[in-house]
Amino acid sequence: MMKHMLSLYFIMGSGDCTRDPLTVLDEAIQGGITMFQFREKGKKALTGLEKYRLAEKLFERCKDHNIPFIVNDDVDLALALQADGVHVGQDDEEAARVRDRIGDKYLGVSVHNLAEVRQALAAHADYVGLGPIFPTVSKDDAKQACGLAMIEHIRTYEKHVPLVAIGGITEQTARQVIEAGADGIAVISAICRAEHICEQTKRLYETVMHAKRRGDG
Ligand SMILES: Cc1ncc(COP(=O)(O)OP(=O)(O)O)c(N)n1
Ligand SMILES: Cc1nc(C(=O)O)sc1CCOP(=O)(O)O
Ligand SMILES: [Mg+2]
Repeated sequence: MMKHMLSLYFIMGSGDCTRDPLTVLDEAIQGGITMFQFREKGKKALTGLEKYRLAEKLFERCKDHNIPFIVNDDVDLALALQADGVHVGQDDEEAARVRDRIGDKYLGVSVHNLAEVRQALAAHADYVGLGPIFPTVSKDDAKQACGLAMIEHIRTYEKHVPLVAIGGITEQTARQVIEAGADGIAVISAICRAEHICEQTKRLYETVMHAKRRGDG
């Protein structure tokens, strides 16, 4: 996997948006997101055909702009849409089984420690999502925040694993997250709750790219 794709990974479902999800995605794309995950969760989450139809529309937008489109949890939906990949957590369908089902599509796995990173790599994950780095308002069942030190710890022992950090990351903390060793940031609220989504996304993108360039030197 190209680590650049993880630079600014936008995650969203209808419940995260105060405006039309398609408009939100369009503005985020204009702002420079590098990857998108459709995560339709929560009390008012769409299901069945409604969920499929929304995913289909969001996927079209991503295709038009060459943004990889990843489906959260729902492997059947990813296969039905022929999406670019799937993201699963520790309590979802087992990563090795998902890999068998999706072939060479992207497989992302949520991790919280080094042991889980190694398990994910053994299951042939393309990248890991480590979090929550900071407390988050976007996931009811999130674990305790692990802090920047966990990124550094994992990077010390797994130098090459494509790693995106998630959980409570903002424009103010993005730089530290990259400096700690993440290849990118995955965010919901930093984009969905912004007043001006395109401008905010641009600032996040610039912050991440600036920190990455400094790290290359
Ligand atoms: C990039 C990324 N990292 C972590 C997660 C969290 O996945 P999971 O633990 O399965 O929780 P849900 O998102 O399914 O509630 C993620 N979605 N994306
Ligand atoms: C979807 C998700 N997964 C997490 C994990 O720790 O695995 S935290 C999280 C929510 C991220 O949203 P925000 O950017 O608003 O904090
Ligand atoms: Mg999950």
